[in-house]
Amino acid sequence: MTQTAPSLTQQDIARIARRIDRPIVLVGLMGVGKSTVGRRLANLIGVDFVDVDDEIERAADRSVAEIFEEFGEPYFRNGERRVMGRLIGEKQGVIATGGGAFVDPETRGLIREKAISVWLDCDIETLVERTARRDSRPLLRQGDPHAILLDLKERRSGSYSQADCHVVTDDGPHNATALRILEAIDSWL
Ligand SMILES: Nc1ncnc2c1ncn2[C@@H]1O[C@H](COP(=O)(O)OP(=O)(O)OP(=O)(O)O)[C@@H](O)[C@H]1O
Ligand SMILES: O=C(O)C1=C[C@@H](O)[C@@H](O)[C@H](O)C1
Ligand SMILES: [Mg+2]
Repeated sequence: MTQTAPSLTQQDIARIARRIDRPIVLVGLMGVGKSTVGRRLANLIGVDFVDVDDEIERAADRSVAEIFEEFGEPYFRNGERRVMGRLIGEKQGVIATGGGAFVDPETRGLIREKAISVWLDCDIETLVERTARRDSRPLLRQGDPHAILLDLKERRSGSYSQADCHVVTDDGPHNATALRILEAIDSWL
């Protein structure tokens, strides 16, 4: 079912944007929309957007999948922790994390201290359908994507639920989700 978009006016959006005094960090499972919705959200409120997976890929000069293949997941997680630490200190605007970043206690503590965290959440069937469009996620190559996403949701929800705001996404336009995030932040601030 598609949820209705909040009816925020340009003035509402500008008013909320003025109240935002820290980076907005999007967390949640693969495919919830952290990267795509995050970019829309940044456009909407006129701030920079940065994607942690992209930053890691740039620093390593390899795709996330290649980093997993060549060096293994622990190496990727170390890079992710380092990049998050740097970005959270120097970046305002919207930061899209990789799906595992907020599960790391050190990274989660840093985000909770210095940013507004938003858990984007979605049902598993939708995530399976969305993530099947691109074979770029190494964790989903290790078996049945539905079973893997379900297992990750069970293991990670305790961490994700520590985010400041919780926004459930659906198949509506990305912009509608971006507006719902703004509404949730406005209520939380
Ligand atoms: N609200 C939405 N409605 C429709 N499609 C969406 C929505 N959010 C995301 N998608 C689609 O799902 C796919 C995955 O989205 P995206 O890459 O933003 O996820 P992500 O949370 O950044 O995942 P990852 O953790 O793997 O980086 C994209 O094709 C995107 O267009
Ligand atoms: O959920 C995860 O652990 C991941 C999500 C992606 O964003 C990438 O960071 C990588 O594929 C791992
Ligand atoms: Mg992403």
